[in-house]
Amino acid sequence: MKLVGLVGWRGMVGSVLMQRMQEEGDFDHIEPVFFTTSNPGGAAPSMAKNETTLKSALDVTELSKCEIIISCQGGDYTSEVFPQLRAAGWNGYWIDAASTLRMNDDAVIVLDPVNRSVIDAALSKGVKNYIGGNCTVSCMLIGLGGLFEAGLVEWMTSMTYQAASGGGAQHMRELLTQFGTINSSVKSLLDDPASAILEIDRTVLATQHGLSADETKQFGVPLAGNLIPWIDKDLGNGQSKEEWKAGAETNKILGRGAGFDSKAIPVDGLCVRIGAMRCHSQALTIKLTRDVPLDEVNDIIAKHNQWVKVVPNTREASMRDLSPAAVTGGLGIPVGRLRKMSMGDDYLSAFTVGDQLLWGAAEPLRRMLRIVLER
Ligand SMILES: NC(=O)C1=CN([C@@H]2O[C@H](COP(=O)(O)OP(=O)(O)OC[C@H]3O[C@@H](n4cnc5c(N)ncnc54)[C@H](OP(=O)(O)O)[C@@H]3O)[C@@H](O)[C@H]2O)C=CC1
Ligand SMILES: N[C@@H](CC(=O)OP(=O)(O)O)C(=O)O
Repeated sequence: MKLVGLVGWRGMVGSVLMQRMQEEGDFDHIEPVFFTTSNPGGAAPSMAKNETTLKSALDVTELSKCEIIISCQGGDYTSEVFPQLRAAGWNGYWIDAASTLRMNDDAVIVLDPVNRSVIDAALSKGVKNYIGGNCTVSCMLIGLGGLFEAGLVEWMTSMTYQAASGGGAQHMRELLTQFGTINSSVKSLLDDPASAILEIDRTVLATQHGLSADETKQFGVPLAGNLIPWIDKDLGNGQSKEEWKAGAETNKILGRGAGFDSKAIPVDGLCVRIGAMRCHSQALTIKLTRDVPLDEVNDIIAKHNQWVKVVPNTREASMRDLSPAAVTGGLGIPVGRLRKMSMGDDYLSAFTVGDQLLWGAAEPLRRMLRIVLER
């Protein structure tokens, strides 16, 4: 059995990955070695087999013994350790959740239900670096892969509603703390059916403005009862890095180069953080390459893979099936609100939701592991 190093297994993405690997029996096919940056020598988790103590994730010699390494440890870790490993001559497979290596020429962004042919071609050429895509991009492509595959997307805008989990576990905790503080500030008013709504509203606003530095440490501003229309770095051209990833990563995943050549499909939009826990949603406007009847569009989307589910464009179905609360914890990617827009019959609207810790982070990694193991 192949020795597989697991780094970052106890973090948020790593924990979801471990859970999925257990559910799918992945540990039956590997000899796992668990690494840590904080607790070398400590006890490995229950999935360990022969190696039951944690190895140092900074120990290049120990890491080099693994034929495959999966890292969910973060971009700083990748930047520090990956070059050392390669410089030491390690030639194993590196599978990573962090964005650091995504756009490198010698790396493939993995999302096999969408780009298995790109992955297979890279494996045949000896490429050894396989990186999970941005969560919003991966969830969107599982949902709309059919339209891209059919060559129906001339361009697309993506307006996102991204959950707190995209920032990490501390961000999720902070969101709930903020909700709690706000609720406490109006509890007595809420308990009194005769209280004035405008007083409640004023108190909520004052509480949001008065949140302590501790309560806004992660987001910098209130997120509870609010939104933040900027995610990731400022690229200095009016675009956030998260928005740039939509075009760059979508095209790279589809094997259309880095997203800037003549084959690239323009994908752009605005990325917004909202107070959801772990599902990213997005409203899409798709300029079709030709006018395709809506029932055909529905069919093309639905048949692309086993996880996408077309939600009928009705009020009831949209409210029931097309929300973070409906989708969290599952691999299903619903796509709904499908209709031709008033701009013309070749303009399609869509809304999709995905668990950003599953298809957005952990799932493509464990599937890539299985692809490597099956070779
Ligand atoms: N958050 C997201 O939505 C997504 C994240 N990613 C990428 O995945 C990487 C990891 O993200 P994420 O999982 O959110 O990071 P976390 O902060 O949850 O975990 C990263 C590491 O922090 C250490 N750690 C310190 N304290 C704790 C604690 N109390 N509980 C658990 N771990 C702790 C662990 O390392 P150790 O065991 O060595 O101490 C852990 O592996 C990042 O590169 C990110 O870019 C990718 C897609 C989505
Ligand atoms: N940036 C995403 C989460 C993430 O980790 O993205 P990436 O893997 O592209 O760095 C968000 O905040 O919702």
